[in-house]
Amino acid sequence: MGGLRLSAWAAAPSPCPSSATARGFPRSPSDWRGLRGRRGRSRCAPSSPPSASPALSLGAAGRLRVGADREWLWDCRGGGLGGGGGGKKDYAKEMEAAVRVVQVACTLCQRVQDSLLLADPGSGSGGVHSKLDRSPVTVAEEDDKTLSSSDGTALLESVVAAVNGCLVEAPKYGLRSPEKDLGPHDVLQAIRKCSSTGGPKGRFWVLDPVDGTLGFVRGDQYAIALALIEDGEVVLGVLGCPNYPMKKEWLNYHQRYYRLMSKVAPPTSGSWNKGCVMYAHKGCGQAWMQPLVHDFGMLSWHNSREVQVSSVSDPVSATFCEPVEKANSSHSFTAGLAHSVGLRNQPLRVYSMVKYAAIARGDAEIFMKFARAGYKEKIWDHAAGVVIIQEAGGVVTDAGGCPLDFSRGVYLEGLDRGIIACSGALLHWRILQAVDASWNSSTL
Ligand SMILES: Nc1ncnc2c1ncn2[C@@H]1O[C@H](COP(=O)(O)OS(=O)(=O)O)[C@@H](OP(=O)(O)O)[C@H]1O
Ligand SMILES: [Mg+2]
Repeated sequence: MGGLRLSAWAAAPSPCPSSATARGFPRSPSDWRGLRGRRGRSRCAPSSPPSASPALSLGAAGRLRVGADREWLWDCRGGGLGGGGGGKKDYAKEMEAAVRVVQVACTLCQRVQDSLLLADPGSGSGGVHSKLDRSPVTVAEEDDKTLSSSDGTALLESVVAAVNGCLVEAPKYGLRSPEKDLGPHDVLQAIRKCSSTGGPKGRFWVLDPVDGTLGFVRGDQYAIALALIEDGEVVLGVLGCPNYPMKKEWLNYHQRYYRLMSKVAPPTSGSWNKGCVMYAHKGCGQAWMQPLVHDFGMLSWHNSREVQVSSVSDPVSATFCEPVEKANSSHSFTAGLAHSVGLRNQPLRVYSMVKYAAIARGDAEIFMKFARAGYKEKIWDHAAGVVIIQEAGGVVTDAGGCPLDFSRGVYLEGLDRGIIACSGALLHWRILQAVDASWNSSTL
């Protein structure tokens, strides 16, 4: 569902060099040879295929440092441990806060999801309200209009209780709890602060509190996506994927089966059983993942490990992800593309930005989304995922090969046809070619 945007604060220029460009991937339109595509589109994609070599990681550029005075420092200044910063910004504070906060949000959402399923175990959609656009809205992401209406009093009370229930456990995540419980007014005020409308200048956080709402209400996959945008560029992304299993094969099992299994053998503290938080900072050349903090655990940076995109470049062995709902992306068009490119595996259909996480973690190679004409993609549905895939070694563009433009408000304005994220440049190039070859005969 819709993303709440946290209020803007002072603008700061983005200082780090583009690691994606260093790998030979396009980062800005000027990195590409400008070409004119069919139907007069501006093209960003190169006309000849890139080399088949797997995506490179910038290796030593980013580090996790464990110190006595401070448990964790995100150091991504190109010089390794504590190496010359040269005035470059490392986003250590922002990253640390964002990961901790997303961990708390994951706990809150998991509790709400559990209670939704308990309330209506059959359909997995108890406690769900519907909005005019017929998309589901849940207690986990109510807006302030609904909550402050006279009909919303009981709902507001349950939201406040859920929020306080998590905040009291803040120390578990390395955060301070408020001195006293928040009241309804405090919660509404916090929601109302989310008033930024984005744009090309300044600095703001963009949040999708529950991405993949359908998956959420069905007890399946969903994500909590938080990104920091500076002067129109995504500089930091954190993706919480509370139901994302550590083994990719498990994604194919229905979530209910997984829930049953978890009851038989509950995950142990710090285990890599289910649920993870991924994060990356632009220009770092590395992306990271840590397990979800479960009820009995504590957040520990020692559990973080680096993730990288898959090195598979042969379409025969590659897997592509796409939305579950046909209404959100044309399954028939992607099936045609898959056939023409030589993809043989069944598509991985999974709700939410977990698709981005799957590419970043090397569980799949391609993500394609082709929404129906007229649908405008929103920045909060992509920002965090894009930076994480890029820093894990992948490439994300629209179907014309241009980078997604996060500088034009809440929508990805100017998006050419669809979104293509790939683990490597060669697969990406092949998909772009296939889109061009079949677009005019498609019904999209
Ligand atoms: N009609 C239509 N076309 C294209 N895209 C749409 C459409 N409707 C919604 N959305 C947006 O898609 C987000 C869900 O995308 P997913 O990739 O998770 O799709 S799916 O649920 O797996 O089918 C979903 O995000 P959430 O609302 O956060 O779930 C929407 O922002
Ligand atoms: Mg969303």
